[in-house]
Parts: sequence; structure tokens; C-alpha cells
Amino acid sequence: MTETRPPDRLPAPDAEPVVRMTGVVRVHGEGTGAVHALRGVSLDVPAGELVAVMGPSGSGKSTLLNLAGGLDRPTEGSVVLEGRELRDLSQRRLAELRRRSAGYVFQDLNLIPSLTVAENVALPRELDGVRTAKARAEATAVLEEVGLADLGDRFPDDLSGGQRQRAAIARALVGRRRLLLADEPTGALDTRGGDEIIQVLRQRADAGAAVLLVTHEPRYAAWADRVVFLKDGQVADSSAAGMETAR
Ligand SMILES: Nc1ncnc2c1ncn2[C@@H]1O[C@H](COP(=O)(O)OP(=O)(O)OP(=O)(O)O)[C@@H](O)[C@H]1O
Repeated sequence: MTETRPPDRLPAPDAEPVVRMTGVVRVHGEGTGAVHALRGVSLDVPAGELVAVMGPSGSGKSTLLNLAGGLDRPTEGSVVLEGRELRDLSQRRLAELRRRSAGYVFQDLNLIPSLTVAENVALPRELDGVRTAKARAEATAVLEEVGLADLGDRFPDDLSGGQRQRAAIARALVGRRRLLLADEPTGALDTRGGDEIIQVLRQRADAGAAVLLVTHEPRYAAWADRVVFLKDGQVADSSAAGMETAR
């Protein structure tokens, strides 16, 4: 009898990670006012993996996300995104790579108030050069994914905080970017809404995205494949999600 196996979902272990950070140091400011936000962090996030980043306030979580997505450059060390060393890229090339490869959900949602929700979500695709009709169709699909199918024609100011949060998440998801960076994406959501969003991120990872999720909540970190704990700008612990230690 022939044994049937499901096709392998994850890439081979030696496949290049979507993002590879090696010995990353980030110092803000200079001299006596210098703040060492990261002190030598190394982290690989392969396709298909959801990594939760936890740690106390000020431990460097947002800085780590910004560096992984090329929104900021390291003081020392290397960040390679989809095979490209970010240090070697001009500002223009870096902006292109960032836009093509990464989707971000910030604590500050950054929705444009004069555009409708659907227009906000379609915008990254239009910037990618996708035709308006196609970009709008993609936006509609992703709004459905986050439970906002009926609200695409509203303006951000006409939504609740939780709905605005979902709209920002939809904008990060549109276009199937290979790296998703989410900094406390569940902040304005109740538990059920938060669970739904984490499940969307989980599905995207299962479909092949690399996902970095900053969260203070063990219940959300439990959806991750791996939890990285930062303390004082260093990786204090990195463990498979099981979550007894998630504090
Ligand atoms: N632009 C900046 N200029 C100066 N210091 C900064 C800057 N950005 C971050 N820092 C400092 O770097 C350290 C790490 O900040 P970061 O925002 O990465 O921490 P965090 O773990 O995300 O915190 P939180 O959970 O409160 O969001 C903090 O001491 C912070 O004050």
C-alpha cells in the first residue's frame, strides 16, 4: 500500500530566512545621552514562521521590528531582508524593498483620514504599480479576511478604534508581502477581536509569510511558533511557544 503524505508546507531548513539579523546593535543618540536600544541581537525568521517578541517596556521590541523591516538602520551588525543586505542599499532601493517585501502594523495606525478604508488598504498596492481596479479588488478581499467587508466605503474617523485597527492590519496584509511586522496589533481590540487578528496572522504564516509580532499577552504569543524574550536590548531567552514562561 502506498503511504500518502501531505505536501511539505514549510521550506527546507537550509532555505534562506526572509529576514536575518546578525549581531545587531542600535544606539540612539550620542555621548552621555546615548541609549543602547539593542545590544547585539541575532534572529532569523524563515518563511512560514510566526515569531512573538516579548519583553518589558523599553527592552527594544519596537526597535527590533523597525530594523527587521528596514525602517531604521543598525549602528552595528547586519540585517538581510529577502537576500539583500540593507546596509548596501541606497535610500531609494531600501524604500523599494521595504514596500515590496514588508507589511507593517504600527501602534500609531497611520491611516489617511481623507481616504476611505478601502482606498487606504489599496494604497500600498497602487504604490506597487498595480492598476486601481485590481488594487481595489485585493483590498476588498483582505478587508473580508479581517472582518471589515461592509465598511470599505467609510472613512477612518467613522470607525470604532477596533475597526480602525483592523483596517490598518488589512493594509499591512494586502499584496501578500513576505514579511509581516505587527507591533501590538491587538491593542485596541477586545479579546475576541484580538484572537481573530492573531488567527489571520497565523494563517498568513501558514501560507508562507514570515511574521514578527510584538505582544505583551501570553494568550496571543501562544499562537507563535517561537517566542523571543528581549531584556535590556538583548535576547534573554528564545523558546518554542508553550508559554508557561511567557512573562
Ligand atoms: N528615536 C529614539 N531616540 C532615542 N531613544 C529611543 C528612540 N527610540 C527608542 N528609544 C529608546 O530605546 C529603548 C528601546 O525602545 P523600544 O521602543 O524599542 O522598546 P519597546 O520594548 O518597544 O518598548 P514598549 O513596550 O514600551 O513599546 C528605550 O529606552 C527607548 O526609550
